[in-house]
Amino acid sequence: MKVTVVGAGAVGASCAEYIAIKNFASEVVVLDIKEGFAEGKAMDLMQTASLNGFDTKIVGVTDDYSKTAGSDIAVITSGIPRKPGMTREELIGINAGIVKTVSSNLIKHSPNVILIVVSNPMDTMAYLVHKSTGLPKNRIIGMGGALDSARFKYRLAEALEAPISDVDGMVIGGHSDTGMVPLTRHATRNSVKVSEFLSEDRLSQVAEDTKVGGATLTKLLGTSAWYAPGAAVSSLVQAIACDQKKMFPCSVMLDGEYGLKDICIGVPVILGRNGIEKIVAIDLDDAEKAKMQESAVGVRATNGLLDV
Ligand SMILES: NC(=O)c1ccc[n+]([C@@H]2O[C@H](COP(=O)([O-])OP(=O)(O)OC[C@H]3O[C@@H](n4cnc5c(N)ncnc54)[C@H](O)[C@@H]3O)[C@@H](O)[C@H]2O)c1
Ligand SMILES: O=C(O)C[C@H](O)C(=O)O
Repeated sequence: MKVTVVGAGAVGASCAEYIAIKNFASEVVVLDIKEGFAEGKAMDLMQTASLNGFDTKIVGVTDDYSKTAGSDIAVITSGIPRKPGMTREELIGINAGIVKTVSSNLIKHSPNVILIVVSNPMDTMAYLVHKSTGLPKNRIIGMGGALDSARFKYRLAEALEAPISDVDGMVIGGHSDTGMVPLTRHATRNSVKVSEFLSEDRLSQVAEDTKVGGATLTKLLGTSAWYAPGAAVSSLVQAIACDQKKMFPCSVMLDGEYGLKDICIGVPVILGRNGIEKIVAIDLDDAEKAKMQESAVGVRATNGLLDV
């Protein structure tokens, strides 16, 4: 199993590290445009192999796509991150061109690759990859919901004063400060609805803290987060590589599901060796449906800025 990670920055390196530590891939190629940067990150990571006990070979390259040839899965993290006070949508001007070029280069050398899009604004970048490459929709996956759901579980556990392993929950909708839809009504602690333990106000606070999870970290760090994003991407890569048939919310092209068409937005999917193996329909109430539609309006507005 060969995996390419484009972008050796904070998220790309974290993602390569988690993939290697989980030890399911034979090779991870890390590619960056900055001379020597990916080579340096790969060498540093390889020097953790004997300490962390993995056999995955990590190779760094400067803009040489021939080294990515035959990749089964490729992750696109290339592009600029936001700074405090910015929205993800403000990154579109620079990141759209980068994501378009990178995806085309990847496909030239790995025609059967499954692409995982991470660069922001992620739902719109996934949409751009669909429009510019024409790859079948099972092979283009936007990563956002897996991270947002991990943050939701963190906030739920905090509110419940419970271990995170007791908690389950999911965030669907757009990966934006206002567009996320944390499914508080469906969240559970050991199969018991969290509304049995938390007041409506506390649950609303959990949902709001989840939605601004990325902005909160950006304010603290001066740039956006990388550990949880890298871990979330590595979980999607593992689900595909190991044909796990696991369910994650991912940004995928919809064709009528959830009442939406011609848009990439976060919905639950089953991930396996073919990429997106199924879009899962869940029973949303009227309020949840309305939030999902509102979220789609926001994603469409950003898509409208693309030149496709
Ligand atoms: N979807 C998500 O959940 C999520 C989570 C975290 C970050 N992100 C996004 O991921 C992106 C990367 O974030 P980061 O913190 O790693 O940024 P970073 O600046 O640390 O790394 C980005 C890397 O991309 C490289 N790059 C730029 N243009 C390139 C090109 N054409 N080809 C190859 N490499 C190129 C840069 O040299 C840099 O090393 C940002 O857009 C950020 O907003 C998304
Ligand atoms: O917040 C960001 O800009 C980066 C990423 O989308 C995140 O949620 O951490």
